[in-house]
Amino acid sequence: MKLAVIGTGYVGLVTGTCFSDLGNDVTCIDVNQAKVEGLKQGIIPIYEPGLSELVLRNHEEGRLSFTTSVAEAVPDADVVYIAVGTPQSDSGAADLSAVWKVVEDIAPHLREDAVVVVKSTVPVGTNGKVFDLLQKLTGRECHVASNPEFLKEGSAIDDFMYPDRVVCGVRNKKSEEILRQLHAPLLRTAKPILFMSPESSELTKYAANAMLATKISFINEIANLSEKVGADINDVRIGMGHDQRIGFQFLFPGLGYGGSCFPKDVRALTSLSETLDLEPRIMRAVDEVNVHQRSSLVRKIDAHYKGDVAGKTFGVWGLAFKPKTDDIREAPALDLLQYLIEKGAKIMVHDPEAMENIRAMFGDKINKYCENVLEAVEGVDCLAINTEWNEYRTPDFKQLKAKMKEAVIFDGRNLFDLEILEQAGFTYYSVGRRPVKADRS
Ligand SMILES: NC(=O)c1ccc[n+]([C@@H]2O[C@H](COP(=O)([O-])OP(=O)(O)OC[C@H]3O[C@@H](n4cnc5c(N)ncnc54)[C@H](O)[C@@H]3O)[C@@H](O)[C@H]2O)c1
Ligand SMILES: O=c1ccn([C@@H]2O[C@H](COP(=O)(O)OP(=O)(O)O[C@H]3O[C@H](CO)[C@@H](O)[C@H](O)[C@H]3O)[C@@H](O)[C@H]2O)c(=O)[nH]1
Repeated sequence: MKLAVIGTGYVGLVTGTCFSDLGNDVTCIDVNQAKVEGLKQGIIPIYEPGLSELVLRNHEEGRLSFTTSVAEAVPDADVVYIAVGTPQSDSGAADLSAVWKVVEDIAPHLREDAVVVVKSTVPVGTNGKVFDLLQKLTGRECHVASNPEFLKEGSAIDDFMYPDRVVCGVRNKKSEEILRQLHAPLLRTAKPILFMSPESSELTKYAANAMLATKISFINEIANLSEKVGADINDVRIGMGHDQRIGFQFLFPGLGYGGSCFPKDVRALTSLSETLDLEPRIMRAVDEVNVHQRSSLVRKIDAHYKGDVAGKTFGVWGLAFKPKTDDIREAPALDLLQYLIEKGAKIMVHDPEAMENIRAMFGDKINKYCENVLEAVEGVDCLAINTEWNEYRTPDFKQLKAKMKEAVIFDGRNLFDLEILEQAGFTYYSVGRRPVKADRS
């Protein structure tokens, strides 16, 4: 099939690339000229494991191309995917301005039998509005479907290629057939493609994210309780997870959920419910717990230093909102860096992929951007950990202690064993577990 995929961000680029890898002829379109020029030359604008190789191969083999011009790609397309951003607006609702812009741009170029598929995460009812707007602009009933995306950054290619399920919201057989055909190669392992109304499909996406966010806020609340009552959240988590009705996934306590999806999607769902005169009590609580949790590392640092961190040097490991991505949108590290900068601390940071994004935001307010992990702890008063990259998990604690001025670690991801840190002579604060206090600190 011929596909036009509009928006070449984390979702659009992965979607376009994976569909091209499955043998389709795909053109990816973006308004960002620099991004498109880069992609044409094989420069991938984001870090996502496996993506670069896949883009280059499919581009070289002629199945994947890039343009800024809707007029170039849409007239030939059997399917037009909309994968532009839908960020949070000031009111908390999703900002759909990019979606409306795309609909206006594509309307004059759409083939009569083309199927327009909304992949962006959009509030319930948006698909119907896209259908109405296209009808107004083209003077005919267009094929408009919903096909929300469930990929996670850091494992986006695998999530796309081996989905747990594909959800499609359709209003006619034509859209159903096209989407079934397009996804057939992804569903050979008997994973389902589910057809439903566009409204149900749109709500499925928000409900799934909200459920996952709820699990995270729940475990963070229990973690905070664990700290107060002398329990260990790791034991509690494992004890709970063995109950098959509960399971282990998305029950890791930490610094609250970040990224470009959960925070905005929980708020968009809250906002949608409020506009319909409902009381989204669970969603409000999930958000409130998360906002509180995001400052948990800062509160521990503040308590340890009694509010006085001015002039102290902090090593910071992990800046991305999660491992295996360069994405810093809503990353808990941003809150920590902001606090340290305001308080006049010195900061040395390390992240395998996200340092350039942090440099663009903080510049020389950060004292040193370190190329390797140990450089970031040279002579520091303490180490703070925001992201659970694998390379942080098994340091040589003797070497670490020798490099640090003071052996103090604030760990937002529970990377280390309490007994090992105790024996190594560290003061160690983690999440939902007892603090370890070294004798001399
Ligand atoms: N990032 C994820 O992990 C993820 C996963 C599932 C769903 N989603 C949803 O998918 C959508 C896209 O998310 P993302 O993370 O890829 O966003 P992104 O910000 O990384 O990318 C959006 C892209 O759209 C482009 N764009 C904006 N307006 C345009 C226009 N009028 N024409 C052409 N291009 C335009 C931007 O230049 C940008 O490159 C959002 O609705 C998001 O909620 C994201
Ligand atoms: O047990 C856990 C799992 C995750 N997180 C945090 O939750 C956030 C989101 O993580 P994750 O879900 O792995 O990454 P995303 O790329 O944001 O993916 C989510 O958001 C996407 C956008 O809608 C959806 O497509 C995915 O299904 C959904 O998992 C991150 O800050 C994680 O640190 C935890 O704190 N504890």
